[in-house]
Amino acid sequence: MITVLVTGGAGYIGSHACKALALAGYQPVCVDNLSLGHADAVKWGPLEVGDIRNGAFLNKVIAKYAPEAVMHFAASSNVGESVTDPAKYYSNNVVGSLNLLEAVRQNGIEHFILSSTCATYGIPESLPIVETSPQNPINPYGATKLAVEHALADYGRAYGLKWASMRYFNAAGADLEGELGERHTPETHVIPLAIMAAFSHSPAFNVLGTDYPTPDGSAIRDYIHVTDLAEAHVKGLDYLRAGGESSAFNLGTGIGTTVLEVLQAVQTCTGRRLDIRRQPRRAGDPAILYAAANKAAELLNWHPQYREIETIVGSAVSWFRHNLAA
Ligand SMILES: NC(=O)c1ccc[n+]([C@@H]2O[C@H](COP(=O)([O-])OP(=O)(O)OC[C@H]3O[C@@H](n4cnc5c(N)ncnc54)[C@H](O)[C@@H]3O)[C@@H](O)[C@H]2O)c1
Ligand SMILES: O=c1ccn([C@@H]2O[C@H](COP(=O)(O)OP(=O)(O)O[C@H]3O[C@H](CO)[C@@H](O)[C@H](O)[C@H]3O)[C@@H](O)[C@H]2O)c(=O)[nH]1
Repeated sequence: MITVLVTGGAGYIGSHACKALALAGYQPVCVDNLSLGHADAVKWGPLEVGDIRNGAFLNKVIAKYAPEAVMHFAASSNVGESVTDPAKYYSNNVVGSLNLLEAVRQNGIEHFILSSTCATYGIPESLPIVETSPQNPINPYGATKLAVEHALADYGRAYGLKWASMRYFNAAGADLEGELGERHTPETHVIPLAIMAAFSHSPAFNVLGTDYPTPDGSAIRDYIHVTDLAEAHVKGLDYLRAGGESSAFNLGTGIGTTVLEVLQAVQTCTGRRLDIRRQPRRAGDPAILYAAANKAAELLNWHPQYREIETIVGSAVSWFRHNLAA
């Protein structure tokens, strides 16, 4: 069985990737410092608790399990926090990733899949966003992810590492079989926040910006189901192992959904009404982001299955009802 080292495997997307890897016949081994993740989300292989900035720890884990590939999810990923505390982001995302890359190089691991983000593009010049669009991040989080993309490409050129940078749009939803879901503390993402509001006694929800140049004035995002994201990682690994060329891939549905449409889906799926409050824009939020994901379709044969916003929100509501509702 081929072993894959999954950093951040106790987190939201990493835990779903471990399930997808196991279903595809790979053996995931998680490395996580549990700063944000949950040990009980690690269900498909061993968990080694430690920090990716600790080289000796990484070397020990690699010697123990001899992974052929790394999927690197461990990071700090709160855009707002990256603006107020960039040091944390440069340390965790840049120093941590460089440390991991060095362990990968020294131990001769062949394949590397990176969690990157559409935040590396900044404000897009044109839509949909293609992989060759200019990358001009507008916050430290996006800047740190772009720095790691560059390091990865340089390691590929110089040392022969095969890599894929997966640029996610908005990860959302939960495992359709109810085994995993989103548990961020604090939560900042629109879908889980709206679900929590819907189930609370005072269901107020702030829409951050209602004067954007969109059909209903709220911002547009491309929500991609976390199980589809997980599947893309397995397909990316299969592609690299089959000799595919290292590259970056947008992972989105290509469908733009406004915040108000998300809230409508939350009301439909929960059967509860939200008290929707119109608020000013959040600093640093682009108006409209959605992907052209043709490249992943063509090269990875990746076709997201859970494309409808009601399906995505419905899976998150189901997870909430069974696991988080008081
Ligand atoms: N959630 C999204 O919409 C989204 C979008 C684009 C990109 N991403 C990227 O996807 C990845 C996973 O995101 P997520 O939403 O699952 O986040 P998450 O916080 O749920 O998971 C990250 C995991 O990494 C662990 N971790 C963090 N720093 C670590 C370190 N130094 N050493 C070891 N473990 C560490 C945390 O404990 C956590 O379990 C991140 O790299 C993020 O930047 C997420
Ligand atoms: O209480 C809230 C929270 C969010 N929003 C809006 O909802 C949209 C989506 O916001 P959020 O769920 O916070 O996601 P993003 O800010 O788009 O960022 C996510 O998606 C990015 C890629 O688009 C990733 O890089 C980030 O890691 C990930 O947090 C934005 O227009 C927000 O202004 C609200 O209106 N009210």
